[in-house]
Amino acid sequence: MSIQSVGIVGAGQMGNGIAHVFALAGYDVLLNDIAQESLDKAVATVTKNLDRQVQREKISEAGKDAALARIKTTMALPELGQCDLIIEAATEREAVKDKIFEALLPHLKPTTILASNTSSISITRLASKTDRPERFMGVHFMNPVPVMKLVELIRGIATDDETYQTMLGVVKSLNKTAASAEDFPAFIVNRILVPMINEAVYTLYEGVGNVESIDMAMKLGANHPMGPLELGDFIGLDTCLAIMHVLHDGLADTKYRPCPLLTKYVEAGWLGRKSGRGFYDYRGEKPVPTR
Ligand SMILES: CC(=O)CC(=O)SCCNC(=O)CCNC(=O)[C@H](O)C(C)(C)COP(=O)(O)OP(=O)(O)OC[C@H]1O[C@@H](n2cnc3c(N)ncnc32)[C@H](O)[C@@H]1OP(=O)(O)O
Ligand SMILES: NC(=O)C1=CN([C@@H]2O[C@H](COP(=O)(O)OP(=O)(O)OC[C@H]3O[C@@H](n4cnc5c(N)ncnc54)[C@H](OP(=O)(O)O)[C@@H]3O)[C@@H](O)[C@H]2O)C=CC1
Repeated sequence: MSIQSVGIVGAGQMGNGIAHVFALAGYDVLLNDIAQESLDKAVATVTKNLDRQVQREKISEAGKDAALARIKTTMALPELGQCDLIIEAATEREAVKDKIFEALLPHLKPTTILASNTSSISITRLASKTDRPERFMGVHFMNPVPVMKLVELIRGIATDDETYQTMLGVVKSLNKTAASAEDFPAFIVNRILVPMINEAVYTLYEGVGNVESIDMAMKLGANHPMGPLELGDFIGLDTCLAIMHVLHDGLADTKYRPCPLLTKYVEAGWLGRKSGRGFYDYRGEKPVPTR
């Protein structure tokens, strides 16, 4: 099936990055959010990141302008109904995602493919509540989307081959590489990565190291581009905690128990970079550890 128009629900860190790469690859993008402020912020972020690509001579000024012209925004979810593909990239809460799909269903073309950018939630379960489980998939981009090469593709139990092949083609058209993952909690990347971040929080909680020493240890000792606590802040601590809950509930193994300190940070609203404070405080000139 040919895809030309893409609707994206949720204009946060992931939604803006997904809009960016689709627009740059020539797709028409319609970006939706519940807050006009989030839509405006997303367009400003895409503009800034496209400018950065122009400065580094990755794209031309004309390419940037054409990409920006392809991105439209709307707070009216039904307007996405005419898109060939809809990617849900809203907050990592199953009830939020269910409501979005429920509201979209009456407005969709019969051929529209539904996808979720969820980091961890069962694709089979999300799909089962729609009218098209065969045309529903997990399409999991990595953060920051314009930079990261990988997209995980997750088939639910009912996803048909045509949908999977279409999405493989879409990923290729974005100049990214697909990894297929089976539909089990948190798939491949987050099954491995987020327990590591959670373990780093335990390392902090138990006083084995402080924020700086833990991050420095993993950057210089394991060649990670970011320390695990810095990466948790970058992903969003609410998202990390939600993923740990999905792993803990879905695999029923205590090795996935979320660290109480991670829970405390989320309860405080210290969600990382996006809220201005997490394991680091980002409100000043440079990040300052909060422990
Ligand atoms: C939670 C989930 O469900 C799944 C996930 O996504 S898990 C998170 C996965 N992501 C990671 O692990 C990211 C780890 N961090 C990194 O790889 C790096 O720190 C980073 C790429 C984010 C930044 O790299 P850096 O070297 O510190 O910064 P910087 O030199 O500014 O950027 C490197 C390149 O990325 C580009 N870049 C960085 N952020 C960008 C953005 N948001 N948009 C566009 N380009 C961007 C820069 O322009 C630069 O490009 P060039 O190589 O052409 O010069
Ligand atoms: N952060 C990451 O590194 C990665 C995240 N993901 C996944 O991508 C998804 C989005 O994450 P991320 O972008 O980080 O989260 P953010 O918190 O940055 O963005 C979520 C956005 O969704 C909006 N939203 C909430 N409810 C609705 C709704 N009903 N309709 C439309 N928009 C809504 C939020 O609005 P408001 O702020 O007003 O609530 C917010 O703008 C999650 O499923 C996450 O697990 C996947 C890969 C990596």
